[in-house]
Amino acid sequence: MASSITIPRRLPLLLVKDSVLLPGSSMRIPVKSMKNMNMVKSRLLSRSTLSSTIIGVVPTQRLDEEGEDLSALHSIGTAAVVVQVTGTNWPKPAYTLLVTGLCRFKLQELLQETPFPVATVTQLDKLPEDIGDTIKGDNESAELDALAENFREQAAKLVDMLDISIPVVAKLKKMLESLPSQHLPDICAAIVKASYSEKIQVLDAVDLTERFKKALPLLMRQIEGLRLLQKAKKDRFEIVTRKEGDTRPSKMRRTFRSINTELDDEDDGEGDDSVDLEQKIKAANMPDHAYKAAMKELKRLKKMPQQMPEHALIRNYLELMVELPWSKNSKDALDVLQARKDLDTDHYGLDKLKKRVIEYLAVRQLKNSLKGPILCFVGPPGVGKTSVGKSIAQTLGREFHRIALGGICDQSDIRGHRRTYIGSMPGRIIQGLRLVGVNNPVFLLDEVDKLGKSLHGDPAAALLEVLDPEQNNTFTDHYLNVPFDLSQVLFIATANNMATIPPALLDRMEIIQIPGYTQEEKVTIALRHLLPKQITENGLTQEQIQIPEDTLKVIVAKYTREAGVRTLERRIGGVCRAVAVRVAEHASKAKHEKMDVGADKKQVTNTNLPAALSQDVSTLAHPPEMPIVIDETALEDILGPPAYESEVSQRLGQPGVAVGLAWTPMGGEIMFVEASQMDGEGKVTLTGQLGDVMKESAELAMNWVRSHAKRLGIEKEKKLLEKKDIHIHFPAGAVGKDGPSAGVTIATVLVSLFSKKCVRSDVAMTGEITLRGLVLPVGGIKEKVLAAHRAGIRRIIMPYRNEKDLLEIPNNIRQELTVVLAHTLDDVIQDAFNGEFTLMKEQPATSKL
Ligand SMILES: Nc1ncnc2c1ncn2[C@@H]1O[C@H](COP(=O)(O)OP(=O)(O)OP(=O)(O)O)[C@@H](O)[C@H]1O
Repeated sequence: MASSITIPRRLPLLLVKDSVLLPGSSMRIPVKSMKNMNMVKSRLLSRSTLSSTIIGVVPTQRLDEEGEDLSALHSIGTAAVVVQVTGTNWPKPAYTLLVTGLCRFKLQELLQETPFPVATVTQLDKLPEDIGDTIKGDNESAELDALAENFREQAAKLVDMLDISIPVVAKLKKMLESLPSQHLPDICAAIVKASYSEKIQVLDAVDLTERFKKALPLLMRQIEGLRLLQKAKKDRFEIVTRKEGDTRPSKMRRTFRSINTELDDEDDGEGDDSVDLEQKIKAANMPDHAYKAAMKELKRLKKMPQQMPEHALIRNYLELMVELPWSKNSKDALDVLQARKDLDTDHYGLDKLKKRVIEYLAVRQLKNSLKGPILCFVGPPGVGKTSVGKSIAQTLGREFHRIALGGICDQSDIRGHRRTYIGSMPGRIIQGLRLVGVNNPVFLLDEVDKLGKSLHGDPAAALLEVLDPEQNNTFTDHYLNVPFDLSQVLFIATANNMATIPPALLDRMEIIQIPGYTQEEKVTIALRHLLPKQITENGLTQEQIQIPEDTLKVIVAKYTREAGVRTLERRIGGVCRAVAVRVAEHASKAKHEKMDVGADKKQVTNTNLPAALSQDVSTLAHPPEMPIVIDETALEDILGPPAYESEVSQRLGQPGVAVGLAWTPMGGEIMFVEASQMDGEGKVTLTGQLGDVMKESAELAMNWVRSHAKRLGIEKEKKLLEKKDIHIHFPAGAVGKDGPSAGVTIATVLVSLFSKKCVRSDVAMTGEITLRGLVLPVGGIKEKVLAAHRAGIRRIIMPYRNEKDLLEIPNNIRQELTVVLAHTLDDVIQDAFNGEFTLMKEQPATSKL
């Protein structure tokens, strides 16, 4: 059959299971299988040309999830135009296509099967636009004429039996009147109730006479069925009407729906889906309030046509409801003894933290509940806060889920969006619960100190309810809109800086500080945990690489300067990777040599090996049993020259420089404070991004030095002070600094500058000062002392009232340090300059720890 308008020769195929699209009719097809999904994504969503919307809809009786099985494809399909694609991308892509059949085609050859099938096809009948000039030709036969006439009469009869007040019926009536006869059988077969095989027969009937013959009985059967049903309904309807008064239109509408669901093609497939959902809701074991809410939504879903955007929203909502672990939990394996063992095996050191965690778990074990304060681990990066959280989950036998809060500045991230918003989703807590699938996981709220705030509300406020054990059993996510009990969830929070945790949140948590590791602790952690982990991660074995403790010490001292162990782990990883290259190279070399044996007796040379590990080359050439040992030279070859050398004594060898100790969220740090003077008008310039408090400390120090110039023996300089500009600089100029604890250091630097005396080369200091020269206590002593020790400083001047903080410092470090406890600036100056200022009144209290 030739036609002037044709469909493309090659069509992408959409496979539909157990239903048949007939030309001229429309149908909604949910896209479920992988191949159909691929077709939608690459043909329909990414292109917008008209031809890309023409697809081949082919019935099949077998369609698995992947849509892999193409053997059951029917040989005749329907070319169709995709009128609409509806759907959502969240939580997983789900689309529904509204397609309208154009004409039949015969499958000729499958050109490709993946990612979606494409076939060459032969068009079997004409497109609707082409019908006008062929209608006469088709009606030539008298038999066909009579058949068509009869069919049209019957179709009109069917429509007359339906309630014309229903828009779809009115539309159908109009359509039947104007429809060319050729299309009647297809359209009528599409709207009447018929089985898959009956519809397939109509599809297969390429000859028009044959098609009328196949479709007519279906039409007659529908009319007869409808007549009987209407009679039965009418009887009942009369009784009901007598009882309730006239409710005819709505009753009729429902009658019509129940009789001929096929007329309303929105219901296609929907019925099954909602039954499925209903079963899932019943099986989800929800509490009453949630069950009621879910059933209410399901009812709305059933009444709603699929093309409404709200349909997808309600579906997603219900899918979330059924997937939430309302009453599913994992069995707790709370055993304090075992927990202690597990924590010790996973992490070295961290005694204070482990002790508190064990106490916490012990109370939970005795009380058999997890209500209690939320633990919050505060410490610099890389000290194991997150990984301790994971260990706790493991030892409890619970699921672990990490919620990164860094940068969140919208409260809907925690509590979800109301469902009225387009693209609304539940908050991270509910999403996390859906993911873990149990209602008693361990949730690690990472970086609570980095929560932001914006116009969209304060996420910290939303977290308050989550973290309050008294309230969180009725936590209501805006999206979910029914309370969910979070009381079984074990929340652990982590933060780098306590100062930026919102106060209300801080109040609900118990803070456990992790100050950072000493050099020795780092070496042990490296030996026991990081090295074995990196060896395995890089595909090596203990027989192939050996990093002795001395080398680890060098890595710790010269290649890292951090409170945690993350950089240390990276450095060890770097060494392991370099060795992995050697081992892999050797393996392939050995393979090639084996192949070349006899052919070319080349000597194994090391010319193509980098200088790195060159002394190991002999070992590498024959390394089967010999591990590659990394010593300091090999280390330098791999990691390059040391990143940190002790520069303290070098930089302190001139007047106007002193070492201060600072606390940062990354741990303690040493800070070289420098001052210089030049001709001017007595102006003081401060650089290095200082905060207001620090600027005030500098002013205080300056004034103290001025007022004590005589006692310090720098009164000659006093005059100079008025004619000189002073510049004080704090290095790491790009990093903002604030706080009062640099007071003593600034005063010392100024005294050194004016007296032209050098500060002792082995001392670092911290302490706030008052105008009268008293030294006040400061925070972060442990971190500061550890940082000074890391930098090789063995003498520390600190406020007298901070003496108690020294108890937190590990014994071995205390023994290596001399700590000078200062009451006043006099004490500081006395010690910093090794007693060179004789006018001091009191002697400082010095303790050798
Ligand atoms: N005491 C320890 N014993 C063994 N391994 C440790 C120890 N401390 C840290 N680690 C290891 O260091 C790495 C970094 O730790 P983790 O990610 O838990 O740091 P964090 O404190 O959470 O850092 P951040 O604040 O940046 O999130 C992990 O591989 C962890 O196993």
